[in-house]
Amino acid sequence: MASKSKKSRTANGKRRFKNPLASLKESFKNYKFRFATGLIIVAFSFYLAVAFFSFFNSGYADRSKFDLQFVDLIKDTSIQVDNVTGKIGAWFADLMVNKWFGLASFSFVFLLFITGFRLLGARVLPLSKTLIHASIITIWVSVSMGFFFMETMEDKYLLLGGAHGFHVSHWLISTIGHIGTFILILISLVIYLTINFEWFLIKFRKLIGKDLAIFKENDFVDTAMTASDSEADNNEQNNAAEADESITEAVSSVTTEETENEFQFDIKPAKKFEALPVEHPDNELELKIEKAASEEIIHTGENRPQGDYDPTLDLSSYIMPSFDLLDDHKSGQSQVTEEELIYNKNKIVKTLEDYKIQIKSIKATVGPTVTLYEIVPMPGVRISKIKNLEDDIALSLAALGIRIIAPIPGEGTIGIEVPNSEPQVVSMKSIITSRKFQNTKFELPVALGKTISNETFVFDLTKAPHLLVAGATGQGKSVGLNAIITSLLYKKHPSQLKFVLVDPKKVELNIYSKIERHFLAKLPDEEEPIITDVQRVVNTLHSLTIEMEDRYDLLKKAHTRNIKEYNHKFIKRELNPEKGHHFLPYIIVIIDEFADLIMTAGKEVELPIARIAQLARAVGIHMIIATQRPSTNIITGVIKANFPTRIAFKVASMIDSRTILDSPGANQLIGRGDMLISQGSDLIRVQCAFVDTPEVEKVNDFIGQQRGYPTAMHLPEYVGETGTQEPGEVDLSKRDPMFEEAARVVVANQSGSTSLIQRRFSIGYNRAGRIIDQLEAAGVVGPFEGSKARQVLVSDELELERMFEMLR
Ligand SMILES: Nc1ncnc2c1ncn2[C@@H]1O[C@H](COP(=O)(O)OP(=O)(O)OP(=O)(O)O)[C@@H](O)[C@H]1O
Repeated sequence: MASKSKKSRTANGKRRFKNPLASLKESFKNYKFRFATGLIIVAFSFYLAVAFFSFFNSGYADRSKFDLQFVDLIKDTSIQVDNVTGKIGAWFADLMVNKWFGLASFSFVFLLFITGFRLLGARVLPLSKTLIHASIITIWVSVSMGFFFMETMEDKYLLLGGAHGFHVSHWLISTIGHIGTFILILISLVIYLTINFEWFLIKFRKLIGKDLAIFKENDFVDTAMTASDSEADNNEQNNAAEADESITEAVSSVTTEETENEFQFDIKPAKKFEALPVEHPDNELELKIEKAASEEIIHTGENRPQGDYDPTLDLSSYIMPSFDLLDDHKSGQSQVTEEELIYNKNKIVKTLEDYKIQIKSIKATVGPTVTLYEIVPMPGVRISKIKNLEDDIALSLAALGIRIIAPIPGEGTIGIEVPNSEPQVVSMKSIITSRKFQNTKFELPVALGKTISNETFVFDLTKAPHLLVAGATGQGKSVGLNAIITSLLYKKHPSQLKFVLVDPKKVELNIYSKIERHFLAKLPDEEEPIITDVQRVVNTLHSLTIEMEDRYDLLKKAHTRNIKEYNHKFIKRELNPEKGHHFLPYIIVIIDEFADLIMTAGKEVELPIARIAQLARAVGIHMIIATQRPSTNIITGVIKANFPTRIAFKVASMIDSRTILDSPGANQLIGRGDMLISQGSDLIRVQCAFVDTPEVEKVNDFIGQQRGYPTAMHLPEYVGETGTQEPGEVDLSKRDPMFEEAARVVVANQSGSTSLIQRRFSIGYNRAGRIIDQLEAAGVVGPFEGSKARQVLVSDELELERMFEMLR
């Protein structure tokens, strides 16, 4: 075996002569070479930083030596300098600080540092993007320093803006004068910050006042978008550059090397997403390594509204949250080393051989947290035999969380999922900015994370249509719920989507109370935006069933079958708002800690949930229920039957896994967002996207700061079984809290229409109808007159106030 390897190396040795650039490129594919180069660059960046600092003190004393040529300075040992980094450091410091960009030259140190770190394998910041920003900042700082501190340190032999800053600012002053240069410096700073930082835009807008004509809402959106377009272009270029880098990395991490176990892997460069075939000596088993490069990311700046938008709605100035509110979490290519892959493969092959199982081929697909080894066994091998070796393989690899899928549906192979020694965090940002999510045409797109082949996993909640989420404590359930909500917030306008949030633990979902007036729905008399009290939950669920029935009535009147058709007709103005028609937002009910609810309220919550789950899909009401305790008394047959899509994070036992997924597997997950998603008969392993609480807060702050509706969307009132009123019997002692305001609006407009009240107060049709009934009983409006608006019986405010006095 060894001789074979040697032979192939000899053969390699006889390859044609390559040009030096190609050899250097080739060398960079070797991770050891990259590591050594990275180390040298990081060390040099430190050396330069010290040289710069020392130059501030020693530059004056050393100044006469800088007139010499570099070589002469270095050669002559009689010349000494005061700079602590010696003659080379002093020379570089003089060159970069005084002759180039002054203090801004520290950006070179910074760039060298992150390049070095990148070569060492750590992704501190995206290289190309940082390079662009660093260049802009360097030039700006240098010119500003040149302008403001032109002669400040001349006696210390230090030009704070460097020769560049000095000359450019001199030239600017002679061309546009001191005032012109000052304005130019200031304006360029504002433009830079405006283009790159969303918060600056918002603060700046607040500072100059919203009412200035030049910053009318729409202009503002346009400006922001144009800026983001240019950034999008930049990013596309960056991405192209990064994609190239990632190809080099993918290739370099699988270079030819001899291994202990005599399997040889000569893996050729291939395109992104293509399996990299492994050349191997005769009779040797080949390992194909599927290295999916990170998916294409598109514009990272402004996020734009998509899909139909009802122009009659009030929040036309709403700006979608921008991508820079989310963090990178150092996410990127999976950094599983070639050594790890080969080690695991050899162990798998050896364990199977020990049990006399011969295999034909083996392929590895590297995912963010798990690598899938796909095996094709020799003919005649019984699949169940491999399945039974799960524990033995786990033992030989000394790894937890190994899952055997025998066979992989539709593939005819056997899969062995092995956790990576260094799992990658999949950032929410990478998922939100992925082309797949950005281009999705789904009505309610939920981006949950990445599959084992590094593909972004997106599904349409309208098709799900309800989700059951379970997992033991601390395994990533709350992060998962945040990922679901965040992805919807990044795609939907407040007019299109409302959440009803139920959180008996009171802490998990509280973070969303800031977006109450934009994205939340609740009972009219409910004070808290997030529902925590069990009785309130029961009332809200009943109210949702009323909303569901109301919506079905509207759909029937409009001769439509579902919310999509209905809203389409409404947008096309084919439905008359005077007849109670209105745009229907999707409603997503999220219940965290479902176990707590069912333990205290039992059937009282189970039945309305089941009813909503059975019927509400067509009218745009979807449910997501989460629980820590996936036992059969919590996830009952009724619940299970109505929640076809289920997500399982790691659970404690196989029984729990069966309760959620109807199959084992969730007990073998590795935690921290590792999950199995079951949709019908499919079971998909996905690494959940990670979104941290501060990120969720930033997104909510961003939305919450914007103009919203006057209140949360009000669900129909539910007064309990005994409290329902007969139509026509209006009790004026129980007037709606909005009664007086509504009466004023009706009198001021001299129009007694339900839809007017609905629009003005953003309330549901039922509640607006009840207010109109109360206004009729109080004598403010006349009786119902079919399609015409009711007659207003009170002519002015004064008369109205007198009427209120009497009612009070
Ligand atoms: N997708 C993920 N990627 C990386 N780490 C994660 C992910 N999800 C969760 N974690 C880690 O696990 C920790 C616990 O997650 P989380 O709070 O979501 O658990 P939980 O299941 O909701 O727990 P509990 O039920 O007790 O609230 C997080 O603080 C984080 O460190």
